Amino acid sequence: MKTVNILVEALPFIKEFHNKKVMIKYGGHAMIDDESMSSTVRDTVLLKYVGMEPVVVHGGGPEITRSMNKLGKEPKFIKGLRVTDEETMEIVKMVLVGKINTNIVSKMGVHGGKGIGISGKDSELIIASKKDPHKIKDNDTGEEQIVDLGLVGKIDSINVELVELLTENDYIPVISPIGIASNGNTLNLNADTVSGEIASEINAEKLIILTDVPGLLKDPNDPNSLIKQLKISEVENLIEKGVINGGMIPKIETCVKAIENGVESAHIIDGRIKHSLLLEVFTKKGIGTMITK
Ligand SMILES: Nc1ncnc2c1ncn2[C@@H]1O[C@H](COP(=O)(O)OP(=O)(O)O)[C@@H](O)[C@H]1O
Ligand SMILES: CC(=O)N[C@@H](CCC(=O)OP(=O)(O)O)C(=O)O
Repeated sequence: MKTVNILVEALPFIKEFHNKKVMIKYGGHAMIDDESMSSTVRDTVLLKYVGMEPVVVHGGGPEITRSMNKLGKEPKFIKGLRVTDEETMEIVKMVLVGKINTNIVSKMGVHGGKGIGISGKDSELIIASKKDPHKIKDNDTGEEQIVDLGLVGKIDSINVELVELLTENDYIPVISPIGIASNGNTLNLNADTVSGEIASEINAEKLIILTDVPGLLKDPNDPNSLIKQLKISEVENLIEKGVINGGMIPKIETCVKAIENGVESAHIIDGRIKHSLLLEVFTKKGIGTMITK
């Protein structure tokens, strides 16, 4: 009986999202092991089979950090973005494009989905330019300093046609967050930012960010302090008060921008929970933090 109820509860959502694009950002912190990745990929394939058009942007920050450590390099982040020198860029490419992307695509095949792995460099999917050195304020001392993140890019344009060509032909694009500069160089991009920009350009209905916390927390150290719903007008105050920190900054900024650009809702959910993606899409209650206009 319970199973039947679940199916009945899902029906309105299956109807509502039929033929709609859903952007799934699969964060590195949500990739806890091979089995959980397989489960998330299977759920993504399921979304496709019930009529949605999923597009995946994956991260892999923790795996990049592990590879850097193995090679004796010290990772450094400023406001959630990795300082990237040439050697780090090589590691980023190897881990994201060579390892994580191919792994997700293989699993899609196993579960009957037509996954196709591309990076921002394929057919100029993501044209980017180097982020200029900029001023930041130290939260503790209040002092301003100029930082140069190295080979980190800001997005200039997205080749929407390529993504649409793939989704229209029933492929599930799996996108690595690197960009191509006008001189052909590779730039490191934050995966949250990439997912939001692409979601806006393809007019996605939803942006779902899978990470390793229950959602946006009032107190980052207390998993029970989940903020279930948030309007974009409330975000600035939370950033000023220091509630939103580190890796959560690019996530929230991404959600706000995507909604301002027409994405209906953005969700930050715990990708470590089995089937969190399905719970978000197919249940009334949803899961995690929902951000809307
Ligand atoms: N208010 C907050 N609520 C939840 N998480 C927060 C908050 N502020 C900072 N964080 C941090 O953001 C992290 C998620 O971002 P990140 O590490 O970049 O994950 P991912 O690899 O999934 O992109 C959490 O693990 C948490 O440490
Ligand atoms: C510029 C920048 O910080 N790029 C990220 C790209 C990967 C990423 O964003 O991975 P998650 O989604 O797992 O955090 C990095 O080097 O870690």
